[in-house]
Amino acid sequence: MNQSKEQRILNFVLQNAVRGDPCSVVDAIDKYCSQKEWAMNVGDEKGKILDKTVEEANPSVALELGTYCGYSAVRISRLLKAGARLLTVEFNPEFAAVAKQMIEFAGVQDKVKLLQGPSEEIIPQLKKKYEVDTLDFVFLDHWKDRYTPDTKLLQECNLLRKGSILLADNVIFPGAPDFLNYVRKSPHFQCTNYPSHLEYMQVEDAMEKAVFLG
Ligand SMILES: C[C@H](C[C@H]1O[C@@H](n2cnc3c(N)ncnc32)[C@H](O)[C@@H]1O)NC(=O)c1cc(-c2ccc(F)cc2)cc(O)c1O
Ligand SMILES: [Mg+2]
Repeated sequence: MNQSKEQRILNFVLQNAVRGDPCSVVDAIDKYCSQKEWAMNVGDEKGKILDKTVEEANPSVALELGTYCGYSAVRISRLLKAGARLLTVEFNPEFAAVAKQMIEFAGVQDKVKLLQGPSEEIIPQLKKKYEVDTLDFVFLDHWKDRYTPDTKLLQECNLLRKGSILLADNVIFPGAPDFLNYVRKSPHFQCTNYPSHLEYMQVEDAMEKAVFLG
């Protein structure tokens, strides 16, 4: 049975990155996906916006929706302070299996908990099953039409606190128009747009930061 693209990306990392070095894993994925096969990682240009937002949030507890191969899970967790943790949610079992190996190779498995399943099922479990009080940072990078319902779900589950930072990928391409509409119109969010480009392409994209005001 021939390999999937995600398995080819993982193999390239295993052969070209340094075990236990998250930066080398991020660089290897970017090298493969810009030179060999495009893939839907957030990439280095938008990754720099992600880095700055994570540093601003300096989260104790972070959530990622849409792990894919683990590129942004490794990118985020490399910036976390001692004792901080990232919960990342992926519902495709093949992608989750690749991400698990990517996270372990990068040496960030003690900071990252990969939860396999759909976000709409997992979010309501975060408090009781995963001992979360509130989330300091949320990276939305899953199905673009789930951004709005899941943001509402995070609010309903009392998982956001005054100052919680949401960052959404792809608000221009593939696009998340209803999410932009929702957070920009809501009195509970202070929004900032960061124009950028689609990973590994010259297509316009952007990220949206939405700070919860309580
Ligand atoms: C949605 C994917 C990312 C992952 O999210 C998981 N997922 C989904 N829904 C859920 C859930 N409800 N719960 C948990 N996980 C969940 C999935 O299985 C993928 O692994 N991301 C994208 O589709 C994506 C697509 C593009 C893109 C750009 C130009 C094109 F021509 C084509 C595609 C760019 C990007 O930057 C993306 O991020
Ligand atoms: Mg994305």
